[in-house]
Amino acid sequence: MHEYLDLDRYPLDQEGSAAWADLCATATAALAAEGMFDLENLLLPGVAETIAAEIAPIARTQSFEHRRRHNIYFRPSVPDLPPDHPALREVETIGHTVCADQIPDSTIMAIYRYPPLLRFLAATMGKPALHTMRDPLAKVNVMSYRNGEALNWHFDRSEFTVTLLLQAPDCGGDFHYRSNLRSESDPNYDGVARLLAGEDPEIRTRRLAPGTLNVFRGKNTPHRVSPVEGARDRMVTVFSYYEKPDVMFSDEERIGFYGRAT
Ligand SMILES: O=C(O)CCC(=O)C(=O)O
Ligand SMILES: [Fe+2]
Repeated sequence: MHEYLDLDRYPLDQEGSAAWADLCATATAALAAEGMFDLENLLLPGVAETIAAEIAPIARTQSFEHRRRHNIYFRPSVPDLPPDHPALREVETIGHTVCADQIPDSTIMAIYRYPPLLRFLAATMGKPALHTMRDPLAKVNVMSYRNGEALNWHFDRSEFTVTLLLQAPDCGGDFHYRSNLRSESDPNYDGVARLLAGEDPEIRTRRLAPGTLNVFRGKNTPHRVSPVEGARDRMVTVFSYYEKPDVMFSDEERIGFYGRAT
């Protein structure tokens, strides 16, 4: 992995060393304080560009165009809410997905499986271990957002999302999030409605550099990627890890996300 990852700056392969423990402690502290951490420029110079160039032809010609209207909860209804409640306002998401089975021998798949990365991520999340998925489509997705496309407001269904940005667009495609909007005990539907109406002044923006790994705790922190503007697509890899080994999606889930079961 030395040819792809900056293991001098991020000694993922030195588990047990003081440098590894420091890195882990810094990440854990950022997760607790901010709900996220970055490994900025984890990819060595030029590697994000090489991986993006490897995947771009597949993204251009064989990706699944995922276009859908959804609410922030990704659920058809919420038991506490009448269907016309403004917290259920629908938004539109459009993106293009390349699945793991379309890039089986790629560099990005090798990074996804790199055992020291899994052990490091598990440690930062306070979990005994993390496992790659068995699902041949879902384990790694490379999402491209073209001019005008966006990932709209949502709460994640998983506790953490792990992304690796491959290519930033010329304009737009920013990561917006709103901390402390809801908690396990307070769904704050009125606050959600204000956010969706564009009336929340506490939305924050992150602009990541390509080659940066980001771990985000998005279950209670609504977030979106704003519409991309210009000819350069935003390309981001989403790595799916689970505490249990061999997790698979159902056929229905695969059809819903990717338009195909196999
Ligand atoms: O594209 C990103 O930066 C965020 C991805 C995300 O929010 C998700 O996959 O749930
Ligand atoms: Fe998300």
